[in-house]
Amino acid sequence: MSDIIYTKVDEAPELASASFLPIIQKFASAAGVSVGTKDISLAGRILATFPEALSAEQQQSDDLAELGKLVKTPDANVIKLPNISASVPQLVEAVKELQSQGFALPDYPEAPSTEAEKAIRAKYDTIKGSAVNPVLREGNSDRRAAKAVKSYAQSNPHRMGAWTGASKTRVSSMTGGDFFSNEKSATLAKEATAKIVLETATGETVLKEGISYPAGTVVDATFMSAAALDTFLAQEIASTKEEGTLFSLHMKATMMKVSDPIIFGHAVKVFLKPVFDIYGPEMADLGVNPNSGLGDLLERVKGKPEIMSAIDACMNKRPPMYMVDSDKGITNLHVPSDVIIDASMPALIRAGGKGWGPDGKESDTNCVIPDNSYAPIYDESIKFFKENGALNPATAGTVQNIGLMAQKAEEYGSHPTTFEMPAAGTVKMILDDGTVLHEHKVEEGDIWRSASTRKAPIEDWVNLAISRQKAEGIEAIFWLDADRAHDAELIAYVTPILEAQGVADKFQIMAPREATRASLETITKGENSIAITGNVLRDYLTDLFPILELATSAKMLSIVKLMNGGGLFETGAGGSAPKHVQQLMEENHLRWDSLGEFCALGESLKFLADAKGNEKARVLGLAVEAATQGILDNGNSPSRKVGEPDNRDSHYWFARYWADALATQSDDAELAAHFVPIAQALASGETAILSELAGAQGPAVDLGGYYHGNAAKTAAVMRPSATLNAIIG
Ligand SMILES: NC(=O)C1=CN([C@@H]2O[C@H](COP(=O)(O)OP(=O)(O)OC[C@H]3O[C@@H](n4cnc5c(N)ncnc54)[C@H](OP(=O)(O)O)[C@@H]3O)[C@@H](O)[C@H]2O)C=CC1
Ligand SMILES: O=C(O)CCC(=O)C(=O)O
Ligand SMILES: [Mg+2]
Repeated sequence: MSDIIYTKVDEAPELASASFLPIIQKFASAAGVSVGTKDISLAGRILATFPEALSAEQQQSDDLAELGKLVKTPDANVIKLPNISASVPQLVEAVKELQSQGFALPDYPEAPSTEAEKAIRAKYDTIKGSAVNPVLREGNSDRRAAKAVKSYAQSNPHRMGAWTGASKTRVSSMTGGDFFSNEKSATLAKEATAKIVLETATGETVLKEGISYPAGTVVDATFMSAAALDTFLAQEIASTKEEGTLFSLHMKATMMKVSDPIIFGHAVKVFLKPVFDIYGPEMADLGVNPNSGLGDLLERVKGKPEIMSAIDACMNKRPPMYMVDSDKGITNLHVPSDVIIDASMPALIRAGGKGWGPDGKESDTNCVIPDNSYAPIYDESIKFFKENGALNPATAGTVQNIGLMAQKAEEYGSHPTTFEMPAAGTVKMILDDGTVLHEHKVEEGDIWRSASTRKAPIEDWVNLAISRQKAEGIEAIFWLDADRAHDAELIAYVTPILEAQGVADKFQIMAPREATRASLETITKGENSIAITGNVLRDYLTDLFPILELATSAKMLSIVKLMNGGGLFETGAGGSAPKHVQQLMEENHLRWDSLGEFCALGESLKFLADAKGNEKARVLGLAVEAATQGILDNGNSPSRKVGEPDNRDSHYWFARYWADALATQSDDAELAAHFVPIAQALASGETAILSELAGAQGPAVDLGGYYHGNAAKTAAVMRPSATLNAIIG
């Protein structure tokens, strides 16, 4: 096993790795540190899942399973880049691409009927959605901007859209019948095994059994009423029209891979209700599944002029939709994975509450977030900025995050226990001693789910918060709502730990809405705050605050202290930036910023030094910090436009500053001597390297695939400087 594992992923970060990883490996080898890779890309995971369909040479090891084991050991030191959490349309596209490359994979069965098809579908379902992070995240998260990154953002403030009190932008959420209002929660006094059953007029169906929980687990159950959801969506479509704003739906169909695609499908059906009323059965025969989005629907009905004109007529009566790409006519409802709430809401808020309409113009927007559990944070942010104007990144303080995520905590681990109700009845969660832990009366189509949070992760999270607060000495708020069933159970854990450690006076506990306002007031004054949150708010806040403070969450440092002693270093908090790939393919410019990778690399090397007593790794790690500072001080981050320096230029500069720092440090003479000639070669090659990199930009490039690119073609595109390659080798 290598000392450090660097993950092979998808899209923009994977392209960046083609340029950056050879530099890391070259530099690390000088200190005897090996950096290996493990493939967690969507294509890699598909290939690893169907060995029986592939030839011996085509077969691929199950790297995710191996990593899943590694992160439970003290030896883990993993640098994790963002990977695709695939929606069904993305999964289908990736399978088609692999098939076209000669991999005889089975088609994704949209409507499996035979046992064989059901088995294939079950295998594909394991790959769907957020299937990587929950496996690797065997610890809680500490996400923040490194001090150098934050001060750079303050002295080089990014553009912010203006907010005025006249903005018609708002958040709309259900006022009842949602997950928030139906939630029940209990903490198990002893370990238990549970089953989930649905009792109907005709009998009992077991939805799931053999779910085992250790003592102290917080177990929640809740449901969203399909009827209430449809009524709410219809009302919001109508009021958006009246208000003259854009209709937008924000959810997390990737990470909430079972519940949210269903909610998304309801939005598609309600938006096109007149069409579904008449042509529903015919569209079903054509294989239309509203959960896959409008894009898939239009593709399937394009040969049916009658349906197409009914769709046009309906759309003309509807409010304009918030667009993903107005030039290409891609709406919010086209693909469930195009609009992902953690990134989409902050971008809209940063822009002054504006979204892009079908006319290619910016407009105020109704942000529909059906469930009311976490929507208040966006609602309150919008209210705050309407009252106070946009945040000023030059003077704003920062909000750090300590997130409870270990062992599939809370909603993000709820997929195996989420069900769309096949019939009306009563859902019961029954323990092995016969206790009915939770029960709900449901109607057909309601979305019922249970989530759980284990004791050890909760305690680890509270302790992580205590040590972070101690290190920073700043405001620290547990974002927990005493009036919400689940949060009340967590508070019952938090308060005694704080009291036992004598630090209760250093922490506040506030409901998300109040915590949002308090934190915005704090950073507006230029002060800092630590948000200590559950898993969903961890995800939301670590895009929201960075996007407002730093323009992007890519620059975040994301440390996961694994509960069994290892380290997982996630880069940034953002995603895999598909539109960056498109730009690279069209004009050979990659605007991906690797600052997240730089920060993670420094932490990983320092962790290696501490864990293994490897002092050379410490020297490398400290030099990484100097190099990162050099990138910021000298403005070497990538630009957005073709012809300007891009990701590859920033890697050259990073290598240069890294080599300089190593050549001039005095902690390790051997390393210094090794890097003197490398530093000299990088300096004397500057003109040639920069002109070779610049010369590559402009024309379209061929990567040999989107999901499963050709390694040699990608390397040729991402490493166009012969002078640099000769130094790096
Ligand atoms: N940890 C993980 O594995 C994560 C994975 N994802 C996955 O990523 C995919 C895309 O998600 P999406 O929500 O669109 O989010 P992205 O973060 O990929 O995209 C949002 C925008 O953020 C900006 N951005 C993000 N990262 C960088 C970077 N390193 N450098 C510069 N700009 C950056 C870009 O905006 P612009 O260019 O306009 O400035 C980008 O278009 C999905 O498949 C999703 O599931 C998402 C989040 C985390
Ligand atoms: O796993 C995913 O799909 C996304 C993860 C994410 O957005 C985050 O952790 O911030
Ligand atoms: Mg996120």
